[in-house]
Amino acid sequence: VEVSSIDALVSFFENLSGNLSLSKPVSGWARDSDPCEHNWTGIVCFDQIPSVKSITFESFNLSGTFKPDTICSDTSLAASIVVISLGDNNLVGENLEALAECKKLTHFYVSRNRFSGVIPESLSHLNNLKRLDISNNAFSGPVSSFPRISGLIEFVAQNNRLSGSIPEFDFSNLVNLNVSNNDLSGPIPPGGDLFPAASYLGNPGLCGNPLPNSCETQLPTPPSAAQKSDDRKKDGPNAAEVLMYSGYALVGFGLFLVIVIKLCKKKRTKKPESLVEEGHDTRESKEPYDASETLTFASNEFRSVVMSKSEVFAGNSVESGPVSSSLIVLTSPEVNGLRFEELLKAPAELLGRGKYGSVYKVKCEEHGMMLAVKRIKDWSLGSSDFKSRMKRLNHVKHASVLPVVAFYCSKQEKLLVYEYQPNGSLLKFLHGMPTGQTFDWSSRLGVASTIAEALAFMHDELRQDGIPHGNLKSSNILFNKNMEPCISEYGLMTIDNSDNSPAIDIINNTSQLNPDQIESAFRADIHALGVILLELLTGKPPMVQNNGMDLAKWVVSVVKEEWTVEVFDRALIREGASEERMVNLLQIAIKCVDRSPDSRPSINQIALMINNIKEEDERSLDVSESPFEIRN
Ligand SMILES: Nc1ncnc2c1ncn2[C@@H]1O[C@H](COP(=O)(O)OP(=O)(O)OP(=O)(O)O)[C@@H](O)[C@H]1O
Repeated sequence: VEVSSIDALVSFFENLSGNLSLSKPVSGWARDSDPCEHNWTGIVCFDQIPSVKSITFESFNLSGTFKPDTICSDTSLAASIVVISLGDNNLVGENLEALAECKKLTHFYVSRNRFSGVIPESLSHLNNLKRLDISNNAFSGPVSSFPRISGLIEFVAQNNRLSGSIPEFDFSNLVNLNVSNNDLSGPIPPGGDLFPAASYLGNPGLCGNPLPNSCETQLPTPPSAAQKSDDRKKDGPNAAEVLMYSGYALVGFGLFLVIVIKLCKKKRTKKPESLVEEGHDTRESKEPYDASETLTFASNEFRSVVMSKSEVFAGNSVESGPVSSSLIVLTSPEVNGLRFEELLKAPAELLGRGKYGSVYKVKCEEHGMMLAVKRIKDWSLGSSDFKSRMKRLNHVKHASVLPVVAFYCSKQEKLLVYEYQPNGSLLKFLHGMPTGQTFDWSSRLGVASTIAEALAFMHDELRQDGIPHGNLKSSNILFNKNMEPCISEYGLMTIDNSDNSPAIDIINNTSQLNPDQIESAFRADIHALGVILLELLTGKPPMVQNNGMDLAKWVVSVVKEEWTVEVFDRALIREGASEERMVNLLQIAIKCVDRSPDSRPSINQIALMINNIKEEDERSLDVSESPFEIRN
């Protein structure tokens, strides 16, 4: 990087940092070092050329002044910087119009700072700008001419003091718009109703679709107050008022419904939770109940009901046949001899409810073990099919696939017992990390490679039996006590219809499936793996994004040139993860989520490709395989 650019960057940071102490350590940012060679904190450079691509300081407690002229008047920085991301600090801005010189800028994020004043008109000359987030500041004045920027896809400006009307954005191009809680007024321009009311709420002067207040009540020159009340007395409410009041009535009714539903739910949760179906729980529903989620299962009556109606097995082998009062204990020597009564008596805590049942954390004092018990509802697989599936799964072991250690099966109940995994799921890791902690690239790549390898093994072993995972997703990837990822619930659930293929209920219909259907069930696992890879790369949850697409559809819709700035998790960019390898992994993920199941690669090809990327990454970093790292 040129000396003049280094000088410019250092002055920029001096202005930015202010007097308060920073909340995170910062290295580099000295005139005798190079931002690209010496990995300055917050700087990411291009892979091929030594020039600065992005400057990111989020939540650093920066309390100085953002002066874009210091960097944007340097020609080489102005020609290279694409991302400036300074959210969640205490910054004020000065000479913001100079930002227009950073012509390559695609992302500008300064939310949650103390910026004030009018947004300079010159910023609308940033022709490459894609995403702008100036929310939670004190910007005032008009929204400027941002709509002129044809490629703008995100305009997030809520919680400021912006006034005037909303300009005519090309709404069909926007993926995200939020101007709520400002002082904007007038009608929402045509096409603005593509966004929900929440994007506009909190601007008393705004009217029109999707807000409940129609513009007819506001647009005509308002008559004097006296005249208005006279008119009203004479004519009763006009059409616009009727519309407005019915809008209010609807909103009121909706709120009423929500409250009623919540109250009902509350009542229901006050009923005791238990691992047995309602009809078989012999406890009186009037019984007082501790509303905490810690539950003690079952009275003697309950046990006798379940026991009398069920087949209960014991021993290390399913073949050993029924023995009273124990579960079928399959694998773990630690839980050998675990008895059903023990499970029922142990205190349990609800971990969560999924689509197919609830999972409880159960503490078995006698065995000194923490277990996770999944109670499955609506599973119509007959007992003998269920047992033979368990038996088959019990013979296929992989270190990264969590085994069922015991199970219980009656007509009414199916319980699956796992060892409790103390470190949560990948879903939680990716989408529920406390701010400031990052899940670094090599760990993500490690997770991808471990899961792909384990899935390849399971598919190979269980293809003949027609047993795919069936419900692979990030909440079913759990971290064990060594922070190693493992696949949970292999082969137990119905196939999730995530790739829009005709729903196949593997569990209920295995025997009736033809080979093509079985093959497409395995291909659905590949789709699911692709979604997990996308979650790892984007840091985004798999559900519908705010543009109405799910994660896979959204990523596929982004053109390759935009991957770096649009798709990849900003934490990875910030960390300086290799763009080339992220692109390679993304290409694999995109193949996995191909709409046509036949075009998806085989699991063995995928495992190999991911492993190659991982090896390359390890070579380049010269880091020996470390299990996992969370950095503050
Ligand atoms: N063995 C385990 N150890 C620790 N936590 C677990 C274990 N098994 C499941 N969980 C956690 O319990 C919660 C509920 O799990 P569950 O499988 O019911 O939900 P889900 O995966 O969202 O839905 P489903 O699998 O029914 O589609 C999840 O947060 C999951 O990560």
